[in-house]
Amino acid sequence: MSSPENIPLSVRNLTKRFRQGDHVIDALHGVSLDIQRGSFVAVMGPSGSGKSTLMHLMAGLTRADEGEILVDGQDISRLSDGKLTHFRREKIGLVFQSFNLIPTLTAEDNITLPLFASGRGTHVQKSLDEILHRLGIEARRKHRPDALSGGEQQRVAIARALITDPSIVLADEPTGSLDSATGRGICQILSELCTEQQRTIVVVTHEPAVAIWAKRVIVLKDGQLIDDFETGQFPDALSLATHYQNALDASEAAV
Ligand SMILES: Nc1ncnc2c1ncn2[C@@H]1O[C@H](COP(=O)(O)OP(=O)(O)OP(=O)(O)O)[C@@H](O)[C@H]1O
Repeated sequence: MSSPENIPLSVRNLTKRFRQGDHVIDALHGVSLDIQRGSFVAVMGPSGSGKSTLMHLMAGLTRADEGEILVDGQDISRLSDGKLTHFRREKIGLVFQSFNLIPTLTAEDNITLPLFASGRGTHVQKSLDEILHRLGIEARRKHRPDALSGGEQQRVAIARALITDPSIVLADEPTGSLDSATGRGICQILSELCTEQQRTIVVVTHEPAVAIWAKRVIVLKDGQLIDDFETGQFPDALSLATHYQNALDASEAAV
């Protein structure tokens, strides 16, 4: 049954256009989807297909031209800028390819920053210690980002995303700057956030080796949703990649 309890994230007929001079780009065109609570969803698609645009809209970082974005049943596209910022701090954890850590702050100060930004800076120690332990970076807590490996920096970024205890984590190419073994470690963490903590995870990725960790894959092409499939049917990333490529080819042939 579809309700905010089991569908924390839902988009309806989402359209986003960008203007470049006289030229209008349809970055997303009429995209609709429901994402189940506690699921791990990968968004795939060729470069320029609208993946990051979808993620930014779901995070409330940009506004749609048309359509609705329902987070726990609330249409965030109708919120004022102030309420949208508050909503994002409460509900969403964001992880980016380039980590986006503040270079002058230690790992733990980077992680706790969102709590201070949202006025919840007191009594952080317990949740900070738990998250540092969960992500295996306790020994690195006093280090600045330039003294951390790429994988450690991304763990710090995930810890920062989790410190406000968001029910939804959105990650844009979280392994894109990492080698494949380190990237697997990050995928494992994201996967466990679903299975152990029932968080809802949406990951934008080009890589079948990342998408295979998800339960479900959504494929975008030219701003439209062209495929939506479960990964359980695939024994490995190669067979998922083949299915994905076939979906792209079929949509090409249909044009
Ligand atoms: N701020 C912007 N101004 C103008 N055009 C934009 C802007 N952001 C995105 N676009 C365009 O919208 C389309 C979708 O971009 P988007 O970044 O969502 O794609 P993507 O699938 O995430 O691509 P990639 O995999 O290369 O990151 C592209 O044609 C892109 O050039």
